[in-house]
Amino acid sequence: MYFYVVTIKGIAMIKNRAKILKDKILKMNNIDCHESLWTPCEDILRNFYEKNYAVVVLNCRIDLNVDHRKLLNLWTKAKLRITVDGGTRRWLKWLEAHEYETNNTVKPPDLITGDMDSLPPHLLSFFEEKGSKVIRTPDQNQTDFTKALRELKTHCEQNLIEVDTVFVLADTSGRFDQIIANINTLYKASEFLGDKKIYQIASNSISWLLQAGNHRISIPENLRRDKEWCALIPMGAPCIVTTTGLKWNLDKSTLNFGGMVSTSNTYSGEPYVTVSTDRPLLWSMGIEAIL
Ligand SMILES: Cc1ncc(C[n+]2csc(CCOP(=O)(O)OP(=O)(O)O)c2C)c(N)n1
Ligand SMILES: O=c1ccn([C@@H]2O[C@H](COP(=O)(O)O)[C@@H](O)[C@H]2O)c(=O)[nH]1
Repeated sequence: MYFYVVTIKGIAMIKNRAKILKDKILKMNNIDCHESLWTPCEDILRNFYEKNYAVVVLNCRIDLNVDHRKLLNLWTKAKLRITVDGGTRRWLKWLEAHEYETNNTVKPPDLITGDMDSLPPHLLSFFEEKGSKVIRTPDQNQTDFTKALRELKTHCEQNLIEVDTVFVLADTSGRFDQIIANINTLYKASEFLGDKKIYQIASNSISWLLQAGNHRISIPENLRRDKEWCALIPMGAPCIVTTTGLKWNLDKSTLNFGGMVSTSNTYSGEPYVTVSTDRPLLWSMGIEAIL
């Protein structure tokens, strides 16, 4: 036990030293240390190899416009795989549609969470027999997605799994209440997931929440043209926003519903978009050209 505690302390110290060194190097190169860097398109293009990430499958259409091997790779390389209630059946159907064997070849979900009102019991037993851990989350004051992210945190802590990014398969078609609730989950999750990056991947777009502060979003070359779309959506409250790298930049401008919401924006051709915001702000971008 003593050895275990000392080891954990040692790892924390090394991490802290590495962070101080990284901040020093960034400062020397005139890069803002307090800027969050977002590179999800590179993650997709590099087949998700370089990240400590979890994948979460919600109960919506899995209709990603991507080579099915890439999506399977996202699943296989994850440090943690979670299917949420009816998302379990969606995942199974997707595997069957692409002729993947659930017997030996494809890993089962590590966790199946939810109130289990949309998952037939025989499918739950099917995966339980393959080793999936079932966590029932009956609370009807939070969505199954929010509860799944809480379980993700607990599971990672209990099993010493390092995850800094969460890719969520969350299509933006179908039930409007769920589309909005899923965005609300992004707002809530920062309370308990801290600075883990949570990306919602839909069939042809990717969206995430920019917290108050400064952000740098990497734009791959084949998206840097003005027929691609991106958006800054002040879902929670009005935001005062400054940007660079967009065709329609903002300069301490207020975005709010009933006023200006930056949709159908596009890029100016630079490799990064920078965003400064005083409040959490949803960023969304089309990714069809890189899939
Ligand atoms: C003010 C208020 N409105 C609505 C609800 C109902 N409600 C909110 S989250 C939730 C659970 C939703 O479960 P989930 O599996 O995420 O979605 P489902 O597909 O079952 O609708 C429920 C019932 C509530 N508890 N409080
Ligand atoms: O139309 C939908 C339905 C559901 N979701 C998301 O999936 C989870 C689980 O849903 P269940 O219906 O309980 O299986 C839910 O919390 C939503 O996040 C969705 O996005 N769209």
